[in-house]
Amino acid sequence: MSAPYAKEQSIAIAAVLKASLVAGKVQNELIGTGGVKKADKSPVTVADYTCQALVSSLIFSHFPEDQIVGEEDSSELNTPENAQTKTSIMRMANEAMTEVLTGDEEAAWADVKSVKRGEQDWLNIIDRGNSVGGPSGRHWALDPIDGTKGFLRGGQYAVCLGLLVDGKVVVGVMGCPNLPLDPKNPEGEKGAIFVAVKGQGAFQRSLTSPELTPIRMSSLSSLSDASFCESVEAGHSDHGTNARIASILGITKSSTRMDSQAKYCSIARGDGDIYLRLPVSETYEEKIWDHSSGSLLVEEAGGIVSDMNGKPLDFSIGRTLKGNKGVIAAEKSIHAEVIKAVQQALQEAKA
Ligand SMILES: Nc1ncnc2c1ncn2[C@@H]1O[C@H](COP(=O)(O)O)[C@@H](OP(=O)(O)O)[C@H]1O
Ligand SMILES: [Mg+2]
Repeated sequence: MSAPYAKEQSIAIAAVLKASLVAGKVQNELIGTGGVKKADKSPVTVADYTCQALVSSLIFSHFPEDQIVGEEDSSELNTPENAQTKTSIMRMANEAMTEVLTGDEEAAWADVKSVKRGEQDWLNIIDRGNSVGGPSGRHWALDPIDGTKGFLRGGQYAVCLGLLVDGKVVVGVMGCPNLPLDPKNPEGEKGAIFVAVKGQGAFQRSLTSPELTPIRMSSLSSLSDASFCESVEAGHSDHGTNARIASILGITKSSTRMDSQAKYCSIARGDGDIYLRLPVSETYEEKIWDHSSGSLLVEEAGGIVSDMNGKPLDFSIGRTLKGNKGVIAAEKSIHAEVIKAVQQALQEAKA
């Protein structure tokens, strides 16, 4: 008998792998490592929509009854100024259908590849990501390009896919085409896929080989030795409060700033220890596609993920985490102490 969610895991990997290769190609060809020089966001738009179309097409082909809570919808593509973008999306998606993966991954795509799709077909698939989510049933939370700003800078971004069953994350797969496979060799092979299934551990693999390697958060002998990561964007995470929390904990190392859920991947394999995401805006609601796969990965690698008050993230309310504020992820044995420091920093800020 196969392990629970074995089919979901392998289809999610095949989907994320294909999308990661397409995203990597768009970034290399249209952006390069130096980032975009002008305010032209079209490369990320093309990658975002193409990846949502590709991942959704594979999920619906294998699990036609499931729903997708996807970040994108095609409404803004239907304007005359976006005609070119729409054509590029179709071209990229059709081109991706001609590219061949290996073994099980290629087999997973066989049915999708056998259907010829025009522009409107791809747009319709994108729009099937419009589920409102909720507490019951099977929902895939999809962020086709998480860290769009990182993508445009030529930096970190991630293709993120999580399966929620009755509001709980049970499978999480993320593709990080720019993350070094081996953190000890930052100039070595780039591109990793991170995989977690509830109760079955956390793993990573390369973009080229199906072999899964177990990963684990690092265990610290002293909290002051910890390193923490946070968003690059000061508008997404309160860098000032994060720094105060670090200082309360006696942490002297400066933060690692990184775009996207690559932060969860990074701490899950021990590159860092704590992920701090203190809200900047009072009203912002974190999106479920920004945290579902990453939070499961960290939990399966030995961590706890909660909001800034220590409350578990609630993925059952809809498209957002409206029952939570902020996100704090840390290894199990230090998480409570981190939350204590977060509360102290928040009290000080209020005083
Ligand atoms: N005011 C805000 N506060 C927190 N997160 C925000 C935000 N505005 C946008 N975001 C989210 O932050 C994500 C990027 O995360 P990070 O800052 O860790 O790189 C964005 O994902 P996208 O890039 O997919 O839009 C977006 O969903
Ligand atoms: Mg995102």
